[in-house]
Amino acid sequence: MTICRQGKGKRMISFKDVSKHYPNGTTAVDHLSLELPEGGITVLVGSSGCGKTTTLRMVNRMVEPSSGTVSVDGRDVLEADAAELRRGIGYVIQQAGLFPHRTILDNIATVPLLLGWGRRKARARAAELLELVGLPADSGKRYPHQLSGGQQQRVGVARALAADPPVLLMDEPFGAVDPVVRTQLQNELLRLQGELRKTVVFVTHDIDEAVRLGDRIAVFRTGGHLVQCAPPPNCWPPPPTTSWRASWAPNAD
Ligand SMILES: Nc1ncnc2c1ncn2[C@@H]1O[C@H](COP(=O)(O)OP(=O)(O)OP(=O)(O)O)[C@@H](O)[C@H]1O
Repeated sequence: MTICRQGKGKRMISFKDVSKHYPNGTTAVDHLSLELPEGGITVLVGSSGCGKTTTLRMVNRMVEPSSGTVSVDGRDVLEADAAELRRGIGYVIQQAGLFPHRTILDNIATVPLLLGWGRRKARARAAELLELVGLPADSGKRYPHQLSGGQQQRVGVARALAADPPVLLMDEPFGAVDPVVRTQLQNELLRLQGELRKTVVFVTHDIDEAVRLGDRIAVFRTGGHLVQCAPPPNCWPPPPTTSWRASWAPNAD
């Protein structure tokens, strides 16, 4: 079992000997112990089906562990009220997952409205977020289909940040856009993170994206095994022979 403790800060998210077995017999995550400090970007990387999404979703209890303990800010997620837990956790997915019949401003305001902020305050916050993620103010009146894929992803990030959650979960958020837009979105995320210092867990298949964004990189392999968790190498892009790049390779299983 690989145990990972990185960084000196407070442990915002902790996995203690966590396994997830699905009813069909699949072991998606196997005895995972991983501690993620506050205010950093941890990237979960690995080939398809190695348990990254399952790991991510155990943080906000969209998936419950079969054994072991997942804690956020020192509290076992299974003991928390699920709705309350999720209020403190932003969630961004591939293709943004925006509500098609709501304007961009209303999409971003979703969580503040659920929290009972009132329409005026929620919309003011949404307008602020629109600017923060680099979208023009007039895009707030449009509908998702009237924006490009990259713009929709920015809206997805803005929506996840709207209630100022300390934790942000990002599941392949830039996987569906072209490489140029992807680079722009990565830059935006790094800029935002410089300002906001959220605790970010970011899932990707793309090792170069992991190196670019991660303060630490957790490499998984099939069967939900954590192979390694470490800061990225100083050089970027890394030479193809670096050990963790080799351990990510699908044929390393
Ligand atoms: N609800 C489910 N029921 C049964 N098996 C599941 C379920 N969800 C995921 N799995 C299986 O668990 C394993 C891990 O899946 P998971 O989605 O966590 O992997 P992943 O690394 O995020 O994959 P990808 O990169 O392709 O999204 C896979 O074998 C998958 O088929």
